Amino acid sequence: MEFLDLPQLLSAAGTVRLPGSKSISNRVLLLAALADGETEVRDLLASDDTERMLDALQALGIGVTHLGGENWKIVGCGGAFPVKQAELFLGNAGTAFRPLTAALALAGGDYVLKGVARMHERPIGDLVDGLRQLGADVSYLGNEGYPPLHLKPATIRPDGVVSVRGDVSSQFLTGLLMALPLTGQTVAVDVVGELISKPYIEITLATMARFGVVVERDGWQRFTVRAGSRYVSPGTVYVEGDASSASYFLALGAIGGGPVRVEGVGRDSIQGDVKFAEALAQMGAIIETGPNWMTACAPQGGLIAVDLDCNHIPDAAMTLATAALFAKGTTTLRNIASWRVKETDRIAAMATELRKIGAVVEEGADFIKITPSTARPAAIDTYDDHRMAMCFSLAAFATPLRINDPKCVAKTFPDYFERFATVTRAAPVIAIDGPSASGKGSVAARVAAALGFAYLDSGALYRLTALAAQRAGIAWDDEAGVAAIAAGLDVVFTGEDIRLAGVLVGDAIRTEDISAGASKVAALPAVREALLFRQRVFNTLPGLVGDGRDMGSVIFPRAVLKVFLTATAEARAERRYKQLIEKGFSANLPDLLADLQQRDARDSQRSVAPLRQEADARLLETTQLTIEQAVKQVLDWYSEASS
Ligand SMILES: O=C(O)C1=C[C@@H](OP(=O)(O)O)[C@@H](O)[C@H](O)C1
Ligand SMILES: C=C(OP(=O)(O)O)C(=O)O
Repeated sequence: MEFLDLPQLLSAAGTVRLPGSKSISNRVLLLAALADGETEVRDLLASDDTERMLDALQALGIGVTHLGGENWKIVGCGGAFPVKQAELFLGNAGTAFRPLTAALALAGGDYVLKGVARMHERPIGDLVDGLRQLGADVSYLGNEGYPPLHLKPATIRPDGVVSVRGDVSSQFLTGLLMALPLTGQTVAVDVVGELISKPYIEITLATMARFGVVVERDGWQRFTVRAGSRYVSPGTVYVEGDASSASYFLALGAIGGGPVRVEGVGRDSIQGDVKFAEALAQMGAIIETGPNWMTACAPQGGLIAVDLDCNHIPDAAMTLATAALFAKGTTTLRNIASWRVKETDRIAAMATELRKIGAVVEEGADFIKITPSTARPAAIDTYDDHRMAMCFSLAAFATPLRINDPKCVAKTFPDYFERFATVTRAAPVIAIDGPSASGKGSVAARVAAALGFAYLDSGALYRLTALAAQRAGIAWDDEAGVAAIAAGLDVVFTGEDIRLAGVLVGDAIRTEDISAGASKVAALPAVREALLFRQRVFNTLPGLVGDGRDMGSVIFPRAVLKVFLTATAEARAERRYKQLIEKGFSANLPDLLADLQQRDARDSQRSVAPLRQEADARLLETTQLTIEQAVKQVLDWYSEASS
């Protein structure tokens, strides 16, 4: 599985131009397709969900032209889709599936609508019940009440009033309302049960109005579409930035200092999720808004927990769940039962993953309560849910972590993590590599002490793996066996002390035997892979000095400073010789030199993580330098690199 490892974050600031709103994009596309005339759609969201809608419209015979960038031309069909028989795949896009079901059920064709497996677990029965009241012929191809669906031509006989349940998803009402002009009659829709996610209905009404259809309404109870209502292209339509996508960046500013500014959505937005900014303000964040921008900064004393009804912001509320990790007290998000029927069961997923990083979580049928605690690194599963991936990126302010399957963000925000990287700063890493006996370990440890940073001796991890394998009776060339040992290595570093399975290791990892074993196991790709995350979780605040092979190339490619520290083989042999003699061991200089030369050759030639100076590493030649001089040079380079 693909993953993305995030270091612990230090701060967030900057500006993000948001991608287009998913909710507006897919509504505009459908209404442009149903309208009379051509519509130019500007700033359309480019993501999986909009691609599903564009593909579907094309399959239905609608003229769809990409004008370049985020701009598209849609040639409306005046209410009659040219293609009367089609099988459509709508992925996991609720904003494509529900509205297309309604429009196609009234369109007089024969259509099969399918999605991904999860879409087939997301309810649609309330919408189908509403459509059947109009005479639509809709049947379930799988489970009753769920996609896939078969829609057949039928005599549509609107008899004035249709009722639809609104307490599972507002998209059912949205779908019905958008489709009603196709009946040509006056139809009123009565909402049964408490309508959830109300602001999305406002988006629907505003978008329909933009295309010339004004819905009469009686509060949230009854909506009426008059006979003769027809969609007419307004010419050009601009799509606002996505307010739900804005939530991640505003939260970053509120946690990581800020200011973080989002552009494309603000006070004048028609999206309900702009109210997320108010929720963040209740947590203490400093929020400013303009007509089409918002900024967030962290409050002096830190965020505070809130107890909120989040029914009006079901998507952005997920962002509050991970922001809660940084708030003093217990945050309660209420009235969010709809989370359970979205991309995944979001209440369960959120609770499971928050617990992995140490939070105390209580969940109920329609609420979640989060109390932060000391965070610990974890690999976060994302359940093919874009919002899980984006929400948990915030948790990196608490701990380094791994996001599994990060590309699931493509549903609504394909380049989310690239944008995330532009507004966040991670805890710094100084990566030091170099040949054996170059003194890089001593230099690295002293640099770490001087800066108050943590120190990671990656070589020690390989030695510990070799030792643990030996103790478990696993041969060093048994790649799978040793990798399993590496993955489960129970190791704790405390300053100079290393504990393996709770027991102090001492010099047990410094013997010649274990050195040879470390060299062997370190050449096994599966072992290196297993130790990758183990090493990356050392990337915490205030910073890290990492010493060892491929520190700068593989483990910490974004290190602020990379140093290749070396000395001639003769100088290194002499240093090693002196060390041994000082410790009272006997040693032979020519043998030490020959050993080192052999080791260099082996390390340089191996295929996995060979010894070499990376292009972006600075060369520190220490043959003529004292250790103090070498340390000073690294510190000077670091202050240069971090200024
Ligand atoms: O109509 C819309 O554009 C949406 C409505 C909401 O769904 P529910 O009404 O099912 O809560 C929201 O979660 C979804 O992402 C988009
Ligand atoms: C619930 C969501 O999507 P959908 O439009 O598929 O319902 C979402 O984007 O969070």
